Amino acid sequence: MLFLRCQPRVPSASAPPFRPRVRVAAPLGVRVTGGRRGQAVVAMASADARLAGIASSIRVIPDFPKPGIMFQDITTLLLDPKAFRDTIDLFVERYKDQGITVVAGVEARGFIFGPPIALAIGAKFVPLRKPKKLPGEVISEEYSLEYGTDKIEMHVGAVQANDRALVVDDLIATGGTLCAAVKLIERVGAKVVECACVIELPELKGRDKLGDRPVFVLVEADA
Ligand SMILES: O=P(O)(O)OC[C@H]1O[C@H](OP(=O)(O)OP(=O)(O)O)[C@H](O)[C@@H]1O
Ligand SMILES: Nc1ncnc2[nH]cnc12
Repeated sequence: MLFLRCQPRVPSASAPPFRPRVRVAAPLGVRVTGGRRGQAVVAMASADARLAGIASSIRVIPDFPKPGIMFQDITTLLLDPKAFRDTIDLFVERYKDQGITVVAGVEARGFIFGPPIALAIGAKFVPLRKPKKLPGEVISEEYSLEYGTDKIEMHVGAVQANDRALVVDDLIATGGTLCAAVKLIERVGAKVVECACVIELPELKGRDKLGDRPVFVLVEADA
């Protein structure tokens, strides 16, 4: 079998020296094992050529926002119009025929990827915001993070019981944020069809928190 081993390039001249360790996730649930730690290992037959460009456009900043965190910086992906478009297109291709009526984006970085997906698939967009930002009546969920605790809120009435939801964020780490987002949507009786992220940190086992709700990611990175 052929394998693609992806050693991403440094995305911009202004990037600080670091060893980027973002790799392409095996798409559509096909995961191929056997690679050395930190290397991309994806069966060529199942890999979309766009994923390598997306992976290499993400900058990794060590020790941000605190020592020990390898911060996955998607702002460099946004500087690369092809990588940004490919990211949106891959999600749209997956979700356009799934009867999704609402895309819920998690503040802040879910607000970047969620709205273009919602527009392209003809769904409404609902922002899930940090506390005290939404002016109307809200429901809230608390959660813990890789580096702290937080809370997200959703406007009452924004999601209806008969909605089919896609939850979008840039990254799943411990899964606390996505889990809180899913709980908000399920509390009003709607169905969460899937959670979609650009990046997963598999070592942090965020999927475990989400039980049997499916999570779709484009690339994986070391925590
Ligand atoms: O899986 P988890 O451990 O919950 O972590 C993932 C969350 O952490 C980051 O957001 P952050 O809380 O840093 O907020 P920000 O997007 O406003 O910077 C990221 O954008 C996800 O929302
Ligand atoms: N390592 C990480 N990089 C970027 N965002 C994050 N959110 C939680 N962990 C993160």
